[in-house]
Amino acid sequence: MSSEQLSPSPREQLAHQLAQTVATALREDLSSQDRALLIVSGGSTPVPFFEALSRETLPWDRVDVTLADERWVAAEADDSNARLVRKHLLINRAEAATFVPLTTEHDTPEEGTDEVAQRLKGLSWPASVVILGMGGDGHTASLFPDSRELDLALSTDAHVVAVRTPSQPQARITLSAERLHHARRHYLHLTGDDKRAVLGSAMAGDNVRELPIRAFLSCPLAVYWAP
Ligand SMILES: O=C1O[C@H](COP(=O)(O)O)[C@@H](O)[C@H](O)[C@H]1O
Repeated sequence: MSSEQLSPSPREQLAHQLAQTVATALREDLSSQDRALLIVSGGSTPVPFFEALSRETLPWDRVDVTLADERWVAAEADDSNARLVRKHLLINRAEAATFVPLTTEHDTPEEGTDEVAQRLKGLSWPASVVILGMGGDGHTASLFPDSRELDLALSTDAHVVAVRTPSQPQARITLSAERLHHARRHYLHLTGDDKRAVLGSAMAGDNVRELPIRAFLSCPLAVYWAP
């Protein structure tokens, strides 16, 4: 049997369903506004979603795409979320979208936050869609339980926060919780029994510092999960 004849895996089906939902949302918003803002997450989970979304028909030339968070690395580095987006989302029909990166030429995210914030201020808020991911430690965007700036990122009205996190090798920049909330629709895209268990723990408690995903559980947040 050729690979084309195999039925899609649950993760592929999930990615397609999420892509159709996001495309419908963007089309809806673009019927009444000039530009729409899509905020995506990095990591490994979104790759099939990005590729499915890139094939959707919509006026991509009126869509701005940015990230929930980024590692402070060169745009071409293997662990750059921008590289991931360029490789897997800004292709096919979505090649016409405008990408707004979260890094600058500065050496550190602390030096770059003002420039990034200025870029973000020029976008069409509220965002049409925010797609969050979640790590096994309950982090989302770069809001990690051990981030030194977690309290700041959860409370500030700044657009972005530079984040230093002992458990992570790179410095990062993250949209603040306030900015991530400033959207019409929120989706949480996650896979695997381990992450489902973490989400279950998050829903059973209320200490945001322990599991930062808790800051978004009442957005409302639509959960897209597959085994
Ligand atoms: O570090 C990150 O991890 C999370 C989840 O990544 P995954 O590889 O488990 O899918 C992601 O949501 C976040 O944007 C990213 O910077």
